[in-house]
Amino acid sequence: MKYISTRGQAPALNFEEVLLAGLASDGGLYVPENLPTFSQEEIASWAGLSYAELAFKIISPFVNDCIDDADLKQMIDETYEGFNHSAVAPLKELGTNEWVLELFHGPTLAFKDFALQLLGRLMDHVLVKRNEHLVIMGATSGDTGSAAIEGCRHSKHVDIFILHPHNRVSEVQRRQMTTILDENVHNISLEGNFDDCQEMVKASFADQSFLKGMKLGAVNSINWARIMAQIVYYFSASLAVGGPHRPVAFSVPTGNFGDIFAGYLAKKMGLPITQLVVATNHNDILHRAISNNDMSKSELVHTLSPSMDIMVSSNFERMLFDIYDRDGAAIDDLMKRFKTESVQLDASRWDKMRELFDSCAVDDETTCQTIAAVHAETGYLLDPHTAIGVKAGRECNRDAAVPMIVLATAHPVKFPDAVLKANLESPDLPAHMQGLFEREEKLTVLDNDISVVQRFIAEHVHSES
Ligand SMILES: Cc1ncc(COP(=O)(O)O)c(C=O)c1O
Ligand SMILES: N[C@@H](CCOP(=O)(O)O)C(=O)O
Repeated sequence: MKYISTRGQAPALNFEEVLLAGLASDGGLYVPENLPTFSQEEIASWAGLSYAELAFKIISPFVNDCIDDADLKQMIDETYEGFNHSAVAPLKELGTNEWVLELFHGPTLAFKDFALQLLGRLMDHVLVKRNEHLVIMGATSGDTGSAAIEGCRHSKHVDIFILHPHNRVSEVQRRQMTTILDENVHNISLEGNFDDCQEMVKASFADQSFLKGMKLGAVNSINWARIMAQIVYYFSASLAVGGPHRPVAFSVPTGNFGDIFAGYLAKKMGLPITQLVVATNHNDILHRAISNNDMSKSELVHTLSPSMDIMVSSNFERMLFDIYDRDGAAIDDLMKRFKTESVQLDASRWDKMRELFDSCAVDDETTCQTIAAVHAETGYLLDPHTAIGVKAGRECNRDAAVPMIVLATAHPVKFPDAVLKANLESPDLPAHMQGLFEREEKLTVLDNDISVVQRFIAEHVHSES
């Protein structure tokens, strides 16, 4: 399997190279040159497989020219054995034909664990084989950071530097990152917002000279392997409600557009999906782009769903690449203009986008109302991101005969502020997180200045293999 860049200039790479490269050298994102597709019969034959068995079926075509089946199987098995629910991604019925897909049973209680527990293992496997060391730089609005740290902390072959926006992640999220004291784990609290963190990471890929010859790697969803692993749960959810013979719809709380892009790929790979709903918070550029062809940045606002406080969504570029018939030059031009100005898609491209996605923006007040209403109706406690998905799923002209599956992207215990504002009690931390608020923290607050951050990284890389 070859991977090509959305900007058309970087060399095509194989899976192993893409895994370590992160962002393409032309600033683009890697995507598979050709997607594997599965027939309805083949998908139907997977009913009854365990989550790990299903993951192997879906992931192996993407990696099998680089990673042995037996090694891949072992890494996948170990990954999902670490989840604390036997179904790994269980479905809960909220109402008639309305489901939540619980993606928070991994070690850090958010959907990021699905990919990052595997990514850590894949990276380690490849780095050991090559006897290489990687300096990982990641940006987080709260959840990627802890999941990436958890996935990489035991690797002797990586140093990991995670940038989060100062005072803009929840206390639980911050402590999940900063109480990990391993020597190769570094938390930077940046005096800026998530977009600043993400822009710094991308700029560091473009010029890696600050690392004096060491290689930079990515844990964000700019790394193709993240998207690949997230495709699996769309298949598992569909199979659990009678797919592929029964089509389904998904509502996806969206920020960096990685999760919903994985759903779009699942559909292209053969899964019958009738509707994909992009659910945003007040930071609604994706909703405006889809509903009104308005890709204009506005001020990034801190909300009760902080993980979705994102204005520049990395994976939208992967989507645009398809919408523009994989014309790398057109995407290069569009993305360069988007850096400094508002852009609009050509009318026919926008039509295509609207055929593929519905969208809805949900503000903080409605988020809390939804948490309270669903709790009153069903006794089920939503986290604020999932509440946005539920509300959007209900508002988006759905076909009531088609199951609407809302991705429950995080556990409510991570976001007590929103739960309390919905006049409900925050649940207790799970056993493995008991004592979180008393643990020692290690973090460094840095100015929103790339040279300051890069100097910090260069000074703190602790080892080379
Ligand atoms: C809890 C939660 N929900 C939703 C999202 C949005 O997902 P994506 O960035 O893949 O669109 C994130 C962050 O990525 C998140 O942490
Ligand atoms: N919401 C994310 C932001 C980063 O997204 P990613 O999927 O590209 O890693 C977070 O919680 O950090």
